[in-house]
Amino acid sequence: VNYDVYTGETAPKCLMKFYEKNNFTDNCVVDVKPCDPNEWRRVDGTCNNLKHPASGTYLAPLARIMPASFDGQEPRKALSGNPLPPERIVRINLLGEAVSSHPIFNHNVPSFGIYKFTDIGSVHDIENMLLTTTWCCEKERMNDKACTPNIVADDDPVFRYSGIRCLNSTKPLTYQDFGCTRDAVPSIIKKATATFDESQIYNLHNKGDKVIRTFENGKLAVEEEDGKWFPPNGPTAFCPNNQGPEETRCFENYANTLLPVTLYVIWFVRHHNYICDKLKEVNPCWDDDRLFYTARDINNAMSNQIYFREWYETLIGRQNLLKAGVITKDNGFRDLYDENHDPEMTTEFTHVIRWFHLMQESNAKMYDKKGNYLYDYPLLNTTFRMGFIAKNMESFTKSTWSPCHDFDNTVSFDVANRGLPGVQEALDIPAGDLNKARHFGLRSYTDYIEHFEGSKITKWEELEQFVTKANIEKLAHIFEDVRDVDLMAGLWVSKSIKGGYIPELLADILIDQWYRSVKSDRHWYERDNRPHAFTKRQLEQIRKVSVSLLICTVGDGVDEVPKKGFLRVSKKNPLVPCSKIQKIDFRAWADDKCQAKSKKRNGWRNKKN
Ligand code: HEM
Repeated sequence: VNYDVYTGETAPKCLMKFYEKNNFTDNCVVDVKPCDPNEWRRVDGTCNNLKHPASGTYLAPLARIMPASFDGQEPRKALSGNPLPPERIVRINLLGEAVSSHPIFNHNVPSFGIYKFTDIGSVHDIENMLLTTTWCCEKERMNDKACTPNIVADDDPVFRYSGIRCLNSTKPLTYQDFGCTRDAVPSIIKKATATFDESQIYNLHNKGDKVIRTFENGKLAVEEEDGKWFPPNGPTAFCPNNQGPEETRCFENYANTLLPVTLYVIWFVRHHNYICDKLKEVNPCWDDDRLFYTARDINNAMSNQIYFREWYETLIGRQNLLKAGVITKDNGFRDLYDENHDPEMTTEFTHVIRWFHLMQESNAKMYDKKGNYLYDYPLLNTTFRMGFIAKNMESFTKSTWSPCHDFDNTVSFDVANRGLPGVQEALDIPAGDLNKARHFGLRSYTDYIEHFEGSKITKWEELEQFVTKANIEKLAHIFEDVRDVDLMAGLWVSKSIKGGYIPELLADILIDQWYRSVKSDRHWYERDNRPHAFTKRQLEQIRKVSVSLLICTVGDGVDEVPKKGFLRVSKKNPLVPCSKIQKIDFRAWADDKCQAKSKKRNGWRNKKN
């Protein structure tokens, strides 16, 4: 049945004719094969909700926590009707540029954050800027309606000595641009499903899982290079920063973008195959399909367990999560599923993940195979350069244990000035974040404070509960009115939540998404009555999982890891041998029928002998 992706409703014949005539079908229509309530999760997200089989599918639109701040194609304006202050000026005034070391967290904190984003979001706007709409800093075309360049002032502290007066940026692509709706409120594109289903491993470009499977023993296709396993190369993969004849690695069906995403993609692909081996050991009679789907389910559950239990807890604090109901002390099944709640991801959640640009340090600390420190490598130079990453897996793996950037009113120099080296001369990533939000129609910081915290703020001094006096002064220096402050600008200068390490409002938005996901995903891994649900014993194994376990299992040259994998190495958090890290006992997946079969087979063999 053909469904309209934008509305989630069946597409009537006249609409199909319109889409076909205008060549909009690929983006605006999904053909849903009949749903079977007992089937495994589908990679394209269809049939998750049985009442609305197309809701939450690949390319289904994002939800909003709060209605958009405008109803036209314009960026948000100040209350006075004036344009808001230029994005780079806001960034420069609020965030200094510095090297800084987080006192507790290591690189895996921002890295795992962006890895999880690639499951539920997409980087089509960056692709658009680099490959299609490439002219936004050309003088004659800056005002083109597809462009929103970030203007650099003549007295810019960094670029004043250069000819750079413009940083590239394109207007976010919308469903209106794709022809899927005529709604007045621009709705931004999302090329992913609306659930945490590990799309970045199993269905990145919505080509289906056939292109990544070997159809043998449940495994994903991999290739060997220098004794290490990687996702396969392919003719359409794009790695413009690979250099020389040696750097050849570039993945056909996976993201070729940032170092942190690449590391986790390689690890989770390898981990899928590791799970297949373990399952095959306990269940020799399982066929390829059974192994594939079970391994995918475990890999996905493991990733969500690390995200919502370990990562959320590291950032937000255990007590806060217990209070919010995200975790419970008993660690058992959770079933908040509501079939009336369609799968949804919010615009706000996908946006505030960008806050972690603040924690992205510009250098990777490189180590030799024995763990001796060698030198600092400019981390952003690895972007779109999978060949170089593949050649240095041991070093980059260990580099994740060094401190990430602190949340301290600064941002690392490269993130602020050369965000995409090799493909853009200059780029201020956090300024770009503000720019995009104004075009997404996200409301102001104070609107979200009122929504989540119940405090109506109309005067600067009323912000003191959330922002220090010194930072309020900085905001008041740039914005006309406290109600004009961008959501992200407010988050940059907010105080941290008591008992945690990120702003309370950021925690609110992360927790809000957790609730929406758990309520709306029929295949949520903690449910005991989803199709192919884990048994109690199996869920107990998933609960043992940690980021350190993942790296021990599939990391290159790793025989010890930080005890807590998101924290920097310290006396309290020493490196420990992998043998000390809790492991999954795959015997929990032993299938009685299979055991009986193999016993029978062995018995038969014994008799014959
Ligand atoms: C290796 C370091 C990184 C680089 C070079 C990088 C670069 C970029 C760039 C250039 C953009 C587009 C900015 C714009 O809209 O103008 C972007 C967007 C984004 N980044 Fe990063 N980033 C990095 C790390 C991270 C981290 C650690 C996170 C989160 C944990 C993150 C989350 C995001 C998100 C959610 C977007 C929005 C994507 C979209 O909707 O188009 N990034 N990043």
